[in-house]
Amino acid sequence: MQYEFIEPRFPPCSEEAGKSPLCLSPQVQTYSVLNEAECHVLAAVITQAHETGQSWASRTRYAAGAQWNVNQQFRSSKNLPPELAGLSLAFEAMHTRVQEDLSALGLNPRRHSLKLVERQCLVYQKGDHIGDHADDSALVPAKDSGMPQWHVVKPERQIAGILWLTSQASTAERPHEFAGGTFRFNSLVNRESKLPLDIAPKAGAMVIFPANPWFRHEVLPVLAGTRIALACWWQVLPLAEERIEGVS
Ligand SMILES: O=C(O)CCC(=O)C(=O)O
Ligand SMILES: [Fe+2]
Repeated sequence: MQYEFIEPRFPPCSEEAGKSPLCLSPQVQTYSVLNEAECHVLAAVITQAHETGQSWASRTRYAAGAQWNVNQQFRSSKNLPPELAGLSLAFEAMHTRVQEDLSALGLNPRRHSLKLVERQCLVYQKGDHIGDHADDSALVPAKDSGMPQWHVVKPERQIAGILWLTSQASTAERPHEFAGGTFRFNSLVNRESKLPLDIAPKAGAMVIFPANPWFRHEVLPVLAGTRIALACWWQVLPLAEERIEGVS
């Protein structure tokens, strides 16, 4: 299916536009990174940690001035320590996967390398969601007009990767399934229907996209079951000149 961008609701502030080396093509890549059995083991570790009180309410920097909070609350997921047993294997698999396909992001593996800057482990239960946001930016009123503008507040987050450990299903009757919880890109719309690009999370699948406002997104409320996601963010670093010259 063909997708196109619509404006990310408010324009990026002008000094920051055009600085990124990332390709802004209206598509996102999804990859299969873990198998079902691996996801089940990790989901069990995370669920147990959540049930034994190791989670905390996800903090957010997106809420200031946002007008589209869901249920008057911008975000209601819970975080768990990314250091939980076994998770490092999943985070490493994510890192390997993103490095294998740098060209899909418009990057040249001979000129760019990725530095992992942040990892998160997220759990959503009935009613939990995240409102529309960009991973690297927040909406700040412009000095002159007062109109909200996107400002980069986490410049080190340039590429985002999300790996899901449970799957969306119409009813969450089986373990490792949840209902609701669609991942929606609000500025990427189907060329014909103009509907936003929705991804139905599947255990073991990973989506990779630039962390900027063109790829703003939300997680629709979970209706039943437990939705589990691992998130990584990477910074793009130029390779040193001598290394570039050394590559044939
Ligand atoms: O849980 C997800 O699928 C996405 C999480 C997300 O968008 C974020 O943490 O910024
Ligand atoms: Fe996000």
